[in-house]
Amino acid sequence: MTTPAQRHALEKAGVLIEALPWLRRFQGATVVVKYGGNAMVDDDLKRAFAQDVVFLKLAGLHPVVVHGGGPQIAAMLGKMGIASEFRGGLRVTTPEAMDVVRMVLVGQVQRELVGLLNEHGPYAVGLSGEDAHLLTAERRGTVVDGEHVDLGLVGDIVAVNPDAVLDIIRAGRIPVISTVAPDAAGVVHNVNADTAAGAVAVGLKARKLVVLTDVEGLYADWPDRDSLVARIGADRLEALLPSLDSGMVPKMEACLRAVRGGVPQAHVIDGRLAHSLLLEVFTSEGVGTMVTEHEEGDGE
Ligand SMILES: Nc1ncnc2c1ncn2[C@@H]1O[C@H](COP(=O)(O)OP(=O)(O)O)[C@@H](O)[C@H]1O
Ligand SMILES: CC(=O)N[C@@H](CCC(=O)OP(=O)(O)O)C(=O)O
Repeated sequence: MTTPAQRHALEKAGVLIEALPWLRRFQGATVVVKYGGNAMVDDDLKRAFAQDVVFLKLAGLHPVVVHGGGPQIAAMLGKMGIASEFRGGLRVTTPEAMDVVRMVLVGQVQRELVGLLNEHGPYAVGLSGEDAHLLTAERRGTVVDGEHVDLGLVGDIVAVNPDAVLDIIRAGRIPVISTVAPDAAGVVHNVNADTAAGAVAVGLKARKLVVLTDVEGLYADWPDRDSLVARIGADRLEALLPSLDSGMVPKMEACLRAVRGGVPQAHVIDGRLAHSLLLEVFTSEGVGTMVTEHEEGDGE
C-alpha cells in the first residue's frame, strides 16, 4: 500500500525521469528562443520565462534569447505623441520612430529581461544587432494586397556574424539579443524580432528555434479553434503563408527560414502558459506547432 504522500513523490519522480531522454538529446545544443511582446507583459509569466531559460542553461543546453517588444514600443510612441502603423505585420518606421524603437528595445526591454535572468545568477549578457557585426540589415518593404509598401527604416537580416554570441556562450552565459541592426552603410534599422530570431537560429546552427506568442500555435484556418496545426512541413507551410494574418506572417516566415536554413525544428508555442518553454523542450507533450523541413520524422 502506498500512501498519498508516496504517490505524490512518485509522480514527481516520474516527471523528472520523463526529462531524461530529452536532457541527453539536447546536451550542448543551442536553442534560440524568441520572447514576444504580448507574452511579455505579465509579471508572473516573465518570471516563469526567466526560470525556464536559466533551467535550460543549467541543464546543459545553450539558450539564446531574441526578444521583441512591440507593445512596449507602441506605449512609448504613444506617450511621445508619435504615430505609427503596421503594414503586413511590420511597423512603418520613420527616423523619429527608429530612435524610440532602439531606445525601448535596447534600453528598456532588454535591460529588464537581463535583470530578470540575472536574479538567478550572473548569466545574462545583453547585446544588440549593432554589437560586433552581429546582425547586418538591408532595407525591405512589403507587399499588401498585391501592392508594394515602403516601410521606412525596416530591415531584413542579410548577414549574421555569430562570434560575439559564441563568445558569450563559451563563457557559460546567456546572450539576450535586441533586434535593431545596421545596414552596410551603418544606418540602424528596425527588424521584426521573429525575423531576426529565424536568422540568428540559422547563423548559430541552432538545434531548435522556439517562438513564444500569445496564441496556442498556428491555426490553419484562423480563427477556427479546431484548426490548430500540431506539426507542418516546410512545403505545406510555404503554401499556407499567403493566407495568414498579420502577426503570424513574420513568425511563420521565421520558422520556414530556420528549417530551410538547416535548423531541425522550429516551434510556435503559447507564451501565456507558464513554463511552456520547459514543457516544449523536456516533455513528450506536443505543445503548439512544430515546423520541420519534411512532414515526416522529427527533423533530426
Ligand atoms: N493563422 C493564425 N494562427 C494563429 N494566430 C494568428 C493567425 N492569424 C493571425 N493570428 C494572430 O496573430 C497573433 C500573434 O501575433 P503577434 O500579436 O504579432 O504576436 P507577438 O506579440 O507574440 O509577436 C495571435 O494572437 C493571433 O491573433
Ligand atoms: C519591423 C517591426 O515590426 N519591428 C518590431 C520590433 C519589435 C518586435 O518584433 O516585437 P514583437 O515580437 O513583440 O512583435 C516593432 O517595431 O514592433
